[in-house]
Amino acid sequence: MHAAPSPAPDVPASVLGLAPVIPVVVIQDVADAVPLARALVDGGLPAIEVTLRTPAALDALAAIAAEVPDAVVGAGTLLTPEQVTAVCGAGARFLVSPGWSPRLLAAMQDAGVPFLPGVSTASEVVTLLERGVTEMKFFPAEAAGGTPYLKSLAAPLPQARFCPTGGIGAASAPSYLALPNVGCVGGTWMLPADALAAKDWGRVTELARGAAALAR
Ligand SMILES: O=C(O)C(=O)C[C@H](O)[C@H](O)COP(=O)(O)O
Repeated sequence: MHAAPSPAPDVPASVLGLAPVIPVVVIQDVADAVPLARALVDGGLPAIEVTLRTPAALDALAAIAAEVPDAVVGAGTLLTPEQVTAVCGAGARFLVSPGWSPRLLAAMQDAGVPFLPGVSTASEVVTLLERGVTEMKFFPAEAAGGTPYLKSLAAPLPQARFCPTGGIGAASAPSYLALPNVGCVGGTWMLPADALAAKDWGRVTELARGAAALAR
């Protein structure tokens, strides 16, 4: 009898278990990727979502994967199966999308790393549960109904668990994290535009530390 193949040690079992707060980063200059990721890790936020919103994103992801071993780097803003293949090649250890389609979901399910398809309605949650997916991104969290909406979903759909993202800040994050169906929250509040423009990595670390301290 053959032993079952064990998963690679660096593949996380779930995105929601990585950290209470996932910084969502938009990297314009690939040279910023490694110092930015180190600043977040130093502040206690090791799970980092690099959005595919800039031409530098794929190289930034690869640089973090190669040079910041304490980071768990994932890819966000995924819209196509081709992007899923590209980010996995660059070293992404988790996948996030703002919304989902059957085609995109199939690619994420085949990728061999955990993933969070984006949802904002009860019907999408039911459809994903039907397909065996229980962890999702709730996006855009504040605009789609915030904590009252997630509380309402928890009663009929307790098996679904979420990473709410979109419009969340240090003040609102704790009320999301207190919900039973929330595993972590995503956001950009620890990465203010002026700090990034000034490459003020010390400030990023300080804000990340504050975000990490919001954990239950
Ligand atoms: O890029 C994506 O795939 C997205 O889904 C959007 C991001 O999650 C939000 O832009 C988060 O940004 P804040 O609202 O500033 O927290």
